[in-house]
Amino acid sequence: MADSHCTMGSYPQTRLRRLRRNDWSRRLVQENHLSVNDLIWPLFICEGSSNREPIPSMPGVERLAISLAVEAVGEAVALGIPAVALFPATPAEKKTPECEEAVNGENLICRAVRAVKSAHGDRIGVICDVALDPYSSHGQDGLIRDGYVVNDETVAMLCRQAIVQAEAGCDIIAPSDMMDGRVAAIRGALDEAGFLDVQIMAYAAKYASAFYGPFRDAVGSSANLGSGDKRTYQMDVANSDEALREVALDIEEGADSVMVKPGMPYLDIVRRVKDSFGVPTFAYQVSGEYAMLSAAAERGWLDREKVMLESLLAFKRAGADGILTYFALEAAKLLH
Ligand SMILES: NCC(=O)CCC(=O)O
Ligand SMILES: [Mg+2]
Repeated sequence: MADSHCTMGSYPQTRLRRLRRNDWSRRLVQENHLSVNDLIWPLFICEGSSNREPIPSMPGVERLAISLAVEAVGEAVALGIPAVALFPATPAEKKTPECEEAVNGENLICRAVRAVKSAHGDRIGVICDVALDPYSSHGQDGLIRDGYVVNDETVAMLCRQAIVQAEAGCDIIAPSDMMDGRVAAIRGALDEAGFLDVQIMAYAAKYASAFYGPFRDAVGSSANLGSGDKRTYQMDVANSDEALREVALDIEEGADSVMVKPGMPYLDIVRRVKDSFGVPTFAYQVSGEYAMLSAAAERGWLDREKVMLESLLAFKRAGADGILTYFALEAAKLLH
């Protein structure tokens, strides 16, 4: 134990419960704080003029038609949430092996970004994923050649995808594909197209996790992926040093901020990343984490509000600067 801890003294002179006795004192010595400024709200977008589709594996979360998403983002603006992340549920007939829809400037996500930015302007930041899984008939994040998700050809496509999203008004491009070298390539493409101020938030340490299941239901990619997995590009859940190498490369390639994903089971990684690099570090409390807390709360086994706020504060304690969470709107209301 560090010397500074030893000089604290010992019982009976030292009684740590003294500081915990009253609410005012507990508040005074609280080391970490959760605020609305820490929250990023992921939203699912669907086609249609006024559709609102519940997602059974994510109770309380819905896919929203663009017009309703614009209204929902308005609620986030009013609560002071700094950013939203928009995810498209691409209609099945637009998914193809070569993912052409990803680079269509009139696709669902680009139309959604235009509508949200035109309604809310710079009062809120808009984040878009860059990866091909919402558009692929095989459910993989990249292009497949001879049964393998190829890197460099995929990266070229991701650059085009980033450009159409930036043209639509996206503020932060978030590559979630885990191809090697994509951050540098996308930064180069954005700069060349004049998008010098569009940020890159790299899904730097993204694990091949089983906690993404409900998200794949939400964007309709579970059926496409079938029994496939993403272990040739997403990280092995057993690894921790490798996460630091991934983050180091993404920072070197020009990422403005980095992300660890999933969240709660990976707080050790968040801590290591923050301590090692000191860059803006985000964590994604993913769909499976939302689902498990929500399901237990629905059964009355957990107190929804309490576990929500506790889990979010735990991200702050681990060193995260912010959290992508499906609880964002609810948590923001509680924090006000
Ligand atoms: N690229 C975004 C995701 O894959 C989200 C995963 C989840 O919420 O489970
Ligand atoms: Mg990488």
